[in-house]
Amino acid sequence: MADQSIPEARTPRTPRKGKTPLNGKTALDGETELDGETELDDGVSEGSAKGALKEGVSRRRLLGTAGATGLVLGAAGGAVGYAARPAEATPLTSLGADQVMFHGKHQPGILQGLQARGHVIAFDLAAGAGRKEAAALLRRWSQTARRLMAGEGAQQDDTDVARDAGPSSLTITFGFGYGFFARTGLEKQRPVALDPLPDFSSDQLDKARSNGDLWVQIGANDALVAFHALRAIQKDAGQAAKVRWQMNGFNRSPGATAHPMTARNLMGQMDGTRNPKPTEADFDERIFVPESGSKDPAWMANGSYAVVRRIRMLLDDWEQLSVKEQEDVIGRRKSDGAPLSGGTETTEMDLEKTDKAGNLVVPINAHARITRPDQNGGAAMLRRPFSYHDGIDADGLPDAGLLFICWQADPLRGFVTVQRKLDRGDALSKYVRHEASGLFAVPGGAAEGEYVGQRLLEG
Ligand SMILES: C=CC1=C(C)c2cc3[nH]c(cc4nc(cc5[nH]c(cc1n2)c(C)c5CCC(=O)O)C(CCC(=O)O)=C4C)c(C)c3C=C
Ligand SMILES: [Fe+2]
Repeated sequence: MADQSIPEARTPRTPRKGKTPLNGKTALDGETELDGETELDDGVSEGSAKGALKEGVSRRRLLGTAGATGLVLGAAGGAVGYAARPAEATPLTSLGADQVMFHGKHQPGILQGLQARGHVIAFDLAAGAGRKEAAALLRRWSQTARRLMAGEGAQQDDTDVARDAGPSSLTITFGFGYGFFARTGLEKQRPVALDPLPDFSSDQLDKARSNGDLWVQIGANDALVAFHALRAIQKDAGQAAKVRWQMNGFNRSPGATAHPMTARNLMGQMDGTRNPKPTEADFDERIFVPESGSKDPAWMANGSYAVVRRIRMLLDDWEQLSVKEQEDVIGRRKSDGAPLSGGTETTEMDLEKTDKAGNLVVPINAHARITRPDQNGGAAMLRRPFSYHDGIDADGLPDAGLLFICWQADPLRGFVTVQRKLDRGDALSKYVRHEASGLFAVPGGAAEGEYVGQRLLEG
């Protein structure tokens, strides 16, 4: 099992939703501190099991049998009272209770485990909107993100879509695209790393669904909570920015399997096994812009660059392959993600191993072989994707695939290096099509009282 998550989520005592008056205010929106943020429970949540543990339901009972039957989950829910007594001020005991902090060194939505539901949306600044309007927008968006991530309603005109739900690990992440800087007169602050990605021979990109001045990534473990956030972010944009494109994605729901495990994509593979781990010594330098000593502008300290690719999977073709052929394309076993050279999912892949006939057991063009950092001058990225399914196209084929989102300190050293290699001969490329692309500078997290991007917009 490869653990993909960093437990930053915490569990508030009670859900706060809708238009209930605030007990206090915060510096960001001109009100004082919320009681919920200062009265958080001490423990760090590990997902839906945490609340149940607090109520006396054992982890073994919840996790050990959850995959086998919804009945047991229902019984657990009844036992802890959440489902049975929603009207009382009973603590949330499911994944709804998990909360990710808005303020921090890095923006939320990079280090957290995969969420069940995701939306990505790109905006272009409206004609006539410049730095002042952009600053006001980022201030509004940050305030909304902070409130919604705490399980509160939007400041104004809340839609009630997420009423009754807890924060559900909602994260909202903001980034700037190449065009933003000219529109706001901030060209001198544009990072070199934001220079447009090179063309790749396999690209079939739709320009209308690529790039954008501003980018927002929303993730949550509840579909209504995620949609609620998407609507609020869109409404906050007001006259300042108009939507350029928007995409929706999903992952397996936490608790759907008997124990936490690496997610599967729509090709059925375990995807994410070899992601860099925060415990690794070089993790930070690979994923985040350092506070000093890099060529990036100062406002990008503790930030990261997101590459977003809508990669369609040609599933009808893929599903024609035998499992053995599918495994040769990736270089890993489909059932458990173990390398074809043997062992378990986490065993190091032996690139030199041959079979009795002298053939490499991990084929020379296998995706997991050629994407390895040691085959690409150390290039690494943190992959944090969503699957997508946008219905059936006119030919009767599923319009489905991967909203591939990867994070790195330097996209030239990360994504571009690896994608160039894939372009030259990845066994997987016959079965995928890159249809849209974006590159965004995602600044570090906002400190208490700050909004995201303030150091750029007011620096
Ligand atoms: C340019 C970067 C990458 C693209 C684009 C990409 C697309 C893509 N990948 C899969 C499925 C798997 N990828 C796996 C590993 C893997 N992929 C990349 C990069 C890109 N993938 C990297 C850097 C790695 C890890 C390499 C390593 O460190 O060893 C795997 C194996 C399991 C795993 O480690 O995650 C699978 C499976 C799909 C389906 C896809 C496009 C749709
Ligand atoms: Fe990959």
